[in-house]
Amino acid sequence: MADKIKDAKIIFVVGGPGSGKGTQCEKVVTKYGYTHLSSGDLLRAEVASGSERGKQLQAIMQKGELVPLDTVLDMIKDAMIAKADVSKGFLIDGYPREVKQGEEFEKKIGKPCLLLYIDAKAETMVKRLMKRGETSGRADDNEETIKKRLDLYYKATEPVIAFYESRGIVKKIDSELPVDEVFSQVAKAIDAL
Ligand SMILES: Nc1ccn([C@@H]2O[C@H](COP(=O)(O)OP(=O)(O)OP(=O)(O)O)[C@@H](O)[C@H]2O)c(=O)n1
Ligand SMILES: Nc1nc2c(ncn2[C@@H]2O[C@H](COP(=O)(O)OP(=O)(O)O)[C@@H](O)[C@H]2O)c(=O)[nH]1
Ligand SMILES: [Mg+2]
Repeated sequence: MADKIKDAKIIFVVGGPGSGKGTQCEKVVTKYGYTHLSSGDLLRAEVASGSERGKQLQAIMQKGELVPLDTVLDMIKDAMIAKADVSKGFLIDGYPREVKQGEEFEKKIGKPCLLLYIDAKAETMVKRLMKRGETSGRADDNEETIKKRLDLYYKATEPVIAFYESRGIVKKIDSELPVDEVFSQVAKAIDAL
């Protein structure tokens, strides 16, 4: 099953909540025609469906915790298979959240050729999320949950970056700059593939 996707490029997009992952991914879609899969969006779609599983997910996300690894991985895999015939590359946004997630992804799907590390200061991320919270309607864009998401990011997700650094595929992107300047760094990394 996974061999259908084996020729497409896989890019992990990792960064803290509100760092600008989604914003940059949209721009990559426009310029390069890659398929954007946000693990958070996939989970929110399941919540919106009102299914029993969605209800369980909602409770976890509201607390800013991680949903079980297999749940997210299965969703990503299904979405990748659905696009396999038409996609030349995949942006996996917001995944892996912890080293174990990365290892399982590689076992079940394939290896990433690049990890875009979208880096912004904690203070910047909080500011952006509070602003986004005014209009996003996201249950987790509130002060209390933002704090938990940040803590978990530093504890569980930052080690992911070190893990892939040892493989030499990490490109650190300074996301404190205006969106277009952030994107020129992203484009340079993709052009170099
Ligand atoms: N691989 C993932 C991705 C998401 N989540 C859950 O979904 C929530 C929202 O994920 P996401 O949209 O990726 O959130 P952030 O990166 O925190 O924020 P953003 O959308 O701003 O990227 C997370 O807090 C977490 O509860 C998860 O458990 N595992
Ligand atoms: N100033 C500035 N704001 C940004 C930038 N990237 C994203 N934002 C804003 O920050 C918020 C979070 O961005 P989003 O792409 O949803 O981040 P994600 O949580 O990493 O997916 C949004 O409201 C964006 O408009 C950037 O490079 N510069
Ligand atoms: Mg996002």
